[in-house]
Amino acid sequence: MIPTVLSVAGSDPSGGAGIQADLKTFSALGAYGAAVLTALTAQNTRGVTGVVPVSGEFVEKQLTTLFEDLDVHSVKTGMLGSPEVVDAVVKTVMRYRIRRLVVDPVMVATSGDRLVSEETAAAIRDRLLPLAAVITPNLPETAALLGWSDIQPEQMAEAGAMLRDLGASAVVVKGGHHEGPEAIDVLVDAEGAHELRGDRVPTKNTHGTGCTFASAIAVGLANGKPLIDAVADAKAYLTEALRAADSLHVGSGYGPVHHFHALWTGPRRAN
Ligand SMILES: Nc1ncnc2c1ncn2[C@@H]1O[C@H](COP(=O)(O)OP(=O)(O)O)[C@@H](O)[C@H]1O
Ligand SMILES: Cc1ncc(COP(=O)(O)OP(=O)(O)O)c(N)n1
Repeated sequence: MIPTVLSVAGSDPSGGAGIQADLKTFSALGAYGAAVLTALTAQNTRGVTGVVPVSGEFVEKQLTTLFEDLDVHSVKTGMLGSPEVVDAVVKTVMRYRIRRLVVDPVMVATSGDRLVSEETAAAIRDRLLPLAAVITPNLPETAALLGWSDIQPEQMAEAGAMLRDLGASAVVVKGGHHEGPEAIDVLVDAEGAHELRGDRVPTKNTHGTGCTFASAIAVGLANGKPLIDAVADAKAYLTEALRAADSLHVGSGYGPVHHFHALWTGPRRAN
């Protein structure tokens, strides 16, 4: 059966992150993608120049209308534009008893531009994280959620366990912002910490890696995979999308990954 996966996220008109990246990922991995928009951004591969949030009331209307009709097999959240939008998502998750919920606690873009306010980040931490099957913070998001100044590689498991204590069933602390020949993420679940290692691809085209990773995990969960397999498969998919990223020529900043790399027959970057 083809599963239906819902993204609740913001729009990135450059097509590399946000709703656009999520729908590409769902499609590339064989799921049917549905989308509820929480915010419009004006952004390109160089930065974000504006954000217009959708009202909490209208996000709730989109969600309710959708859930009254579609069978949704997993949900991924990305940029949530205001505390009211977070509350609309929380209400829906509880009302429709959504279990396969992947929360990417988006705060800042690769360009360094802030995407959500401190109040929104606090609402995500306090009200949405406890409902998640898994949350996928990057290093700055992990530090912000814990009130730490930064996260060293040897602190990732401890940080993940502390985030899990906030109520999420599992946490993937993503190590994309560290350096070294490998990109190492740490999954912390009820059994403990698991290191997930992959080649670090030498490209500056990393726009949307977080959105793509969380969306691929949501597809894995919708297909009934155990979380650890969904995360490992998402990482493998993303690594290939990064390897093919330089074959796209989109913008002059941090370009997007190649979501449809499996359909691409050109030369591959050697690592
Ligand atoms: N250059 C890279 N090569 C391989 N994997 C990467 C690279 N950059 C990031 N990743 C992986 O992409 C995923 C997203 O990581 P990260 O960049 O930390 O998140 P975000 O995009 O939210 O800042 C993680 O699985 C991370 O290990
Ligand atoms: C609309 C929108 N949502 C999320 C992001 C951030 O994307 P993410 O994949 O977490 O990180 P980078 O692309 O910034 O690496 C975004 N830019 N826009």
